[in-house]
Amino acid sequence: MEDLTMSYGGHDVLKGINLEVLRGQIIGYIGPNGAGKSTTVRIMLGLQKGYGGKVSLFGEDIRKSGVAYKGRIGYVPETAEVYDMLTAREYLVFSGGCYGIDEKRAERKGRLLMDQFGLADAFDVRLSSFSKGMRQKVLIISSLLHNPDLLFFDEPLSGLDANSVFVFKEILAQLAEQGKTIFYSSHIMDIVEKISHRIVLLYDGQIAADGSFEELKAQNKEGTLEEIFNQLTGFHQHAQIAEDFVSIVKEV
Ligand SMILES: Nc1ncnc2c1ncn2[C@@H]1O[C@H](COP(=O)(O)OP(=O)(O)OP(=O)(O)O)[C@@H](O)[C@H]1O
Repeated sequence: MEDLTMSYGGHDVLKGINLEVLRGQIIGYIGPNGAGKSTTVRIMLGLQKGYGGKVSLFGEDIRKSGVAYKGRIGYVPETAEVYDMLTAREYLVFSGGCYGIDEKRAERKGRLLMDQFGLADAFDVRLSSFSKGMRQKVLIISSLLHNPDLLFFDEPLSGLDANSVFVFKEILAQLAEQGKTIFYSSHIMDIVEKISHRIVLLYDGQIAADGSFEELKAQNKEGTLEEIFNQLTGFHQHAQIAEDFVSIVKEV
């Protein structure tokens, strides 16, 4: 990204983002609510027009590269609409088809991946009866069916149980080892701290920090990523806010 800017109705959301990302990195992409994380991701996915500056993916300016580059991207959005009336099999065949995977292959791969997540029995069950975590697993599988090179995960662990989180963290590490680049957006700081090779903190439309956890720790002299986040975003009022909040709750 070179000097990336974006405004919504005169409100400057991105104020000049410069970021170069190499293959095989897990980028913990963090920032307060409204900092512009989803906006930058939507721009990279080609879903958001009207931005300034330049975004190049796989070495090409996305304004000039047509739509083919999207076939190399996998995406798990924070909130996804799934077609509830479809079974997992039908949904995965459909989403695989969007990436040019033929039905048999999408079905086979989908079934094998569902099995790895302990969902073999639910393959022919409608998504409407899936729990939150089961849906999330289907979304993760759907983002990976076409073996993409670049992945955007927005709160991907939402609803996953502790064992599944364990498995997924290992999957991320192995995907990165194979040279895939992963943008991992989350507000769960201890996971970002553990899995990221590099942490990029977006604050007030700009990059406020960029480095490995060890580098950020050395620069900020704080122990955890949560504390570094609080410090870099100038937030120290948590105890006072909690006290005020609870005292209002007590009022009848
Ligand atoms: N379509 C839109 N129209 C107007 N304003 C928008 C639009 N999309 C985003 N914004 C504004 O842009 C800012 C950045 O939003 P964005 O969703 O990128 O933040 P975020 O960092 O992903 O936040 P969160 O952590 O809450 O998901 C917010 O102030 C938001 O209100």
